[in-house]
Amino acid sequence: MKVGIVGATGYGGVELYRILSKHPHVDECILYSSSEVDVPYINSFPHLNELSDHKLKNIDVEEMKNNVDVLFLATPPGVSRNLSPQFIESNVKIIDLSGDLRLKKKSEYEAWYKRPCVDESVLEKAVYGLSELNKAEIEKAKLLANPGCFPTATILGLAPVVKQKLVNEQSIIVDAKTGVSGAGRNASQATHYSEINENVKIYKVHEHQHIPEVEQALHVLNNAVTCISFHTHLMPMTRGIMATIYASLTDSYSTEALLDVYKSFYEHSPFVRIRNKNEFPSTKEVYGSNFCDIGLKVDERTNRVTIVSVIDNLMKGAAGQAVQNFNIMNGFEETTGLYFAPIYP
Ligand SMILES: NC(=O)C1=CN([C@@H]2O[C@H](COP(=O)(O)OP(=O)(O)OC[C@H]3O[C@@H](n4cnc5c(N)ncnc54)[C@H](OP(=O)(O)O)[C@@H]3O)[C@@H](O)[C@H]2O)C=CC1
Ligand SMILES: CC(=O)N[C@@H](CCC(=O)OP(=O)(O)O)C(=O)O
Repeated sequence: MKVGIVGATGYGGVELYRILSKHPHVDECILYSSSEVDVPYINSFPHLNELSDHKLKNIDVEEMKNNVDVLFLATPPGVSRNLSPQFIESNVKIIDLSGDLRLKKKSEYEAWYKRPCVDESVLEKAVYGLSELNKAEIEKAKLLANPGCFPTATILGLAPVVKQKLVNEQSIIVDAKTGVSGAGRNASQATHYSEINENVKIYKVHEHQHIPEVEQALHVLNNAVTCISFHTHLMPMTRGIMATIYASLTDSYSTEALLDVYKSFYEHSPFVRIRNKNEFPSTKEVYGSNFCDIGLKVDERTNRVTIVSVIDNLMKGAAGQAVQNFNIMNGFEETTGLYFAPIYP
């Protein structure tokens, strides 16, 4: 199978390359750039020296239609809006890592992303690719919207209790933290070393573009979920997301009972690992891997549950889940090329 990566010079793109260049069902990776055509890929990433002799190619839709079977878009918002519709009538399957195709309502995308949305006819064709929750649709998808990093950690952390109505749907609060690579490779004042080092910052308060994505997915699981409180913090670390989630229980459930619910909900999900009682995952325990690790504990004094869900933002939060979806879309075992241990320490 031949795959193309648009945005190969970015963080999501190079993570896709790391996995796909060793994937047993991928014969060739073709790497595209909007700014560095005919330039060796190792100029962008010297750590790939000897591991890549690729040159970056121009983004040419007709050439892509003839040469790739699956095209990954690891590009900023707005790029997929222009590119994806051009492939709808072709045989090329698209996996979009950006937020352009995730929201079902055009008006919501425009309100939260503050940019024009793709046509509604294209949104209708896009399948939301949270691999663990939507496998049957993903198997048939031709146009796939890969979930955002915070939504992946949050939705996986909440799905069992939301679906089974074990928490009050109006009581959900998400307190999430991310590493700086979530902001991509380009530097900005917000991600400058001296702004981030020995610092913790809250950002996009009540305005984060992932809020409607989480609400949309939870609403599919349980239509009583409407609005959640969701906050994001930038941490002095390179990779990782931790979503600490709080919600009121609808009855008095024990920690053991809820852990059993999670273990059975994710019984057939090889990348979701549920911790035992009194064990909570840290971001380092999933670093560089496609795992989502979840721990939880009931607070009997308040009858609320605290759920902790961690992922690597570039893996399960982006490239890893994109490859998991690639596997599902093409009938491969979903762990193919992805089932390796996190890097530790
Ligand atoms: N970083 C993360 O943890 C996550 C990122 N995402 C999403 O994935 C996408 C990629 O993110 P990330 O890799 O971090 O971002 P980066 O900024 O690191 O990389 C984006 C790449 O897109 C390419 N690009 C820029 N403008 C255009 C254009 N007009 N047309 C085609 N290509 C373009 C650039 O490459 P070149 O100049 O060579 O074309 C660049 O290398 C984004 O939409 C992001 O929101 C989703 C989940 C997590
Ligand atoms: C640290 C940081 O800035 N992270 C980004 C991650 C979002 C992202 O990757 O964008 P989409 O998922 O919407 O495509 C943010 O919080 O906006």
